[in-house]
Amino acid sequence: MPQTIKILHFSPTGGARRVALLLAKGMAPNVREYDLCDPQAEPTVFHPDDVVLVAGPAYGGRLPAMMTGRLKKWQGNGARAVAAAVYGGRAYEDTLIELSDLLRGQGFRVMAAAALLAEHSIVHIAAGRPDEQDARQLGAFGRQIAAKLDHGSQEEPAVPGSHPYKEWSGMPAVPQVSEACTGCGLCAEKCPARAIPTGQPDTTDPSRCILCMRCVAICPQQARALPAPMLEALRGKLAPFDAERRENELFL
Ligand SMILES: Cc1cc2nc3c(=O)[nH]c(=O)nc-3n(C[C@H](O)[C@H](O)[C@H](O)COP(=O)(O)O)c2cc1C
Repeated sequence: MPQTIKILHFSPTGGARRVALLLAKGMAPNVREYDLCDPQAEPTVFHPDDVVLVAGPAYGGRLPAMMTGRLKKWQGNGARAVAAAVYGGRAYEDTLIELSDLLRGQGFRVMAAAALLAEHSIVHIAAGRPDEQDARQLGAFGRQIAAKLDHGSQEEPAVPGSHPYKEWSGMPAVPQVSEACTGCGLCAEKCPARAIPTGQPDTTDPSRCILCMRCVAICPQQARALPAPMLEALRGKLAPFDAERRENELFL
């Protein structure tokens, strides 16, 4: 194994990044991160000796279209990849197969794949995930992946999912802004979609917003939130998925 795992993530509220770091910890002593949420990130051509962990969230059982679009500018160039789909306790459906297919299309060799849990960034089911139990399990997954790579295996794992992928066209809403907004502009600066105008941070451009929840999560005044009726309806719909603990899965 190399001394460094390269992690390429799209992680608006940090869940996918957290689980990727836990997985990488079992694989190598050092990590180097590349941030697909940053619209300015310079796409890289990886080296055939690189091991790249690519992590992104499930949005409606698919990879976020913004992540797909950005990832298509990066080149695997024969590097070995680990695909990680991170989901909030409902289901990951076609997220992992879509990510694996995409990575192959970009010239990576997908040597391992994982479907991993993180707190749901909208309704907060799977609350507190990844927790200590996840941390131990992800460390063990990382060591299993490293052992496979050390053995020089070229076998690529089969991953769950279907072709054609399920349809998902997003949710028809944007966060609302309350009077608590001080206009500090942090949300505008950090929005991965550039959907919040710098001069008018109390607004959101619905044609750009992907409802990634970053602005809601980072607002120092908690001034941003989804419309209450939508949130209530989603909470009701997703509550049954919180009834039992879902487990992380590794495909080697
Ligand atoms: C727009 C949107 C759609 C989502 N769809 C799903 C889903 O289909 N299944 C699921 O289990 N979690 C879903 N989630 C939860 C995220 O996959 C989960 O919280 C993930 O950890 C978010 O990644 P991040 O914290 O790196 O932003 C969704 C979250 C958002 C914002």
